[in-house]
Amino acid sequence: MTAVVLEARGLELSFGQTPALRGADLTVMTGEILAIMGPSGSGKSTLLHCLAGILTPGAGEIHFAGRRLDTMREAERSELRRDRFGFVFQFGQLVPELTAEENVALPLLLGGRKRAAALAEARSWFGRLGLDGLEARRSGELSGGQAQRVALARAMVTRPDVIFADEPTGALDSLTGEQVMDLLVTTAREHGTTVVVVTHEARVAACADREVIVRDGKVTGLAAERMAS
Ligand SMILES: Nc1ncnc2c1ncn2[C@@H]1O[C@H](COP(=O)(O)OP(=O)(O)OP(=O)(O)O)[C@@H](O)[C@H]1O
Repeated sequence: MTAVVLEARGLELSFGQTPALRGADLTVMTGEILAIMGPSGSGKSTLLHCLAGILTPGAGEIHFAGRRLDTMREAERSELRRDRFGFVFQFGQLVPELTAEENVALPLLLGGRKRAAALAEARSWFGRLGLDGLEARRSGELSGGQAQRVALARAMVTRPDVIFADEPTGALDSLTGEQVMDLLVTTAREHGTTVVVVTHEARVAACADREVIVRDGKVTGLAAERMAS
């Protein structure tokens, strides 16, 4: 039987007068690759940030691996984000002053790993992700696709339970985007990592095991969505 890894119930969150989530419910199973789609401004990123413990909802509950995430102390939540979650965003996520391998090693260094061991572990991801030879480059010297693969290596290096990806292919041309998404899916499946990916691209969502739609701050399944239209 597959276990639930993340569960959100009745999430509500407003930015000032703007409601972003209005009673969002979502259950994510361990090892599942879940795509979150929906119109612009519907609340997808806000939902992802709540699930990842970056934003705290105004109402509702979030459970991760049986623990209540939304009421956790910030220090504990940030530890959880560092050790159990990985993140891939659309842009600007690599630290420009660091080399590619230092960027990948960063979560390990922040977790207290010794520099030599962290760098060795970081380097071991380069071959797997088609990045051989790029270890010493800085982000300004990488193509968009290479930078996203480095970001993927950085997200995977701690062997997280869940990877949260927000439009990971949004800044890439379609072929490069497809390659990055393929790598994300293959690597996640190999390691049993759960992936929650926000995307507006049907091609990206097609790589997922399941797709949900966020509309007006609520989550609907694809089947319900089709019946309503
Ligand atoms: N930091 C913020 N401050 C104020 N309003 C915000 C903030 N973040 C999001 N919002 C608002 O909350 C609503 C949901 O935004 P969110 O970014 O979650 O939508 P989205 O579905 O991810 O959109 P997109 O596909 O365009 O990225 C929108 O009305 C947005 O303008």
